[in-house]
Amino acid sequence: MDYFNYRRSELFAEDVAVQDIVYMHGSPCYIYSKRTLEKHWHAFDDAFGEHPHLICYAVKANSNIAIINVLARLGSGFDIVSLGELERVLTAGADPKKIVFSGVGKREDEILAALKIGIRCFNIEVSTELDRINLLAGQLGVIANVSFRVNPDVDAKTHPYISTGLKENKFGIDIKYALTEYRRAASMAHINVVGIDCHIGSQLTETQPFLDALDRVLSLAESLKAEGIHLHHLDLGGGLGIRYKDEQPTEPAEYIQALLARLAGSDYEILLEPGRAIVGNAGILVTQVEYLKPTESKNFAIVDAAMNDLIRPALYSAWQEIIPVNQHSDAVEQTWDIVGPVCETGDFLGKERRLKLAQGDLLAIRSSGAYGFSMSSNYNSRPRAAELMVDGDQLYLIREREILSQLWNGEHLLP
Ligand SMILES: Cc1ncc(COP(=O)(O)O)c(C=O)c1O
Ligand SMILES: N[C@@H](CCCC[NH3+])C(=O)O
Repeated sequence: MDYFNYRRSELFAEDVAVQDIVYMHGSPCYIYSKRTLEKHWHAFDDAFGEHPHLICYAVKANSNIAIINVLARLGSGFDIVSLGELERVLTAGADPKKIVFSGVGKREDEILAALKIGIRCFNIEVSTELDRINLLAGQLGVIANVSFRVNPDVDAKTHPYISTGLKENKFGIDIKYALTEYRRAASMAHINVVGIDCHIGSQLTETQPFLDALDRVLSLAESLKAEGIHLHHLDLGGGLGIRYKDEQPTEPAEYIQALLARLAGSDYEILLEPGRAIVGNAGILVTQVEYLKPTESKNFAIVDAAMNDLIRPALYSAWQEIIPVNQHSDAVEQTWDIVGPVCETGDFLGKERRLKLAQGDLLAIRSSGAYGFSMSSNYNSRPRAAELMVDGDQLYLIREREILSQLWNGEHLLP
């Protein structure tokens, strides 16, 4: 459920007509609904009731500071994976005590910055990262809170490129060796062991893989307890899927009820790192049809957005719904491939869509709030799109469209 709906035959973002937004700010543009964002965050937070928990929004899904700020005001925590994301969340008003730092390859400067600001916890993914954090914390004279991201070897049953919890994936520490790592950590002078973390993949539509991972994490936590290593939290990562087409993902409330039932009375604080489930359906990408190009084998609608704006279809063959902004077109319904102007055969946003199209029409690509703008690029020297947020009948420009000179900003000619 989101707040992008038709009124008569015109698409609205909350109470603002999408076409009016394009008249003011041009195409292509990303439009987000603040109400949807807040609703999705609350769906996670409210479901925990009195159980101690912290929702740490995964910033990589959409890292615009206005989005982060809306969530920070609700009391959200944040899951970050780089110095850039750390600076973003701090700029947007996040509480350092609610920041967890994941990532397979944290550099020294990144660790130092996070230690200086006093983040809540590092999710360690490599054995030698523990030694690096201990050393750097020692240099600064601070204690680092850590948890290990364990790889529970659970099949998330999702796209192989976004499955992360199998033995052959690069993420986390093999759960077999976790006990040894925890013992090592517990003996270090500048380390405070606070939790366990796992994240098995993205766009999961079933609860069972999460529960399998929880079982393994819980059993590890209990083994640690028996050795006198008491953990404060279990971080179960993100990964809950959304409906793009006909998937029927578990709702956050149902998922969290299942987790709480499995935890049966244990008082570990639960951390979750949802990204897509909070922001995915809170955003659309709007694009204009530049040309219609019927050919002998296919009908192409060439639009002004491309794989550099939204790479998911090209990268994962992801399917995202494409709908007209105005349902007025008198055109005949036909089957179209919606493609961008980039010089790649893989540059498509949707294939074989039944639409009534005319040149100049506006189209909205739904479910674009997550891994849309945050994965965009300047490929083919295309300035990145504007981003806007609607709150009721108010419209805010939250990122200006890039201007051409930004494309070569920082580049230098030879003398
Ligand atoms: C460590 C970690 N946490 C959280 C997320 C967020 O995942 P999702 O957007 O599927 O909720 C990811 C991305 O998959 C991740 O790598
Ligand atoms: N970028 C991916 C998800 C990857 C999640 C990052 N750990 C997507 O668009 O579905």
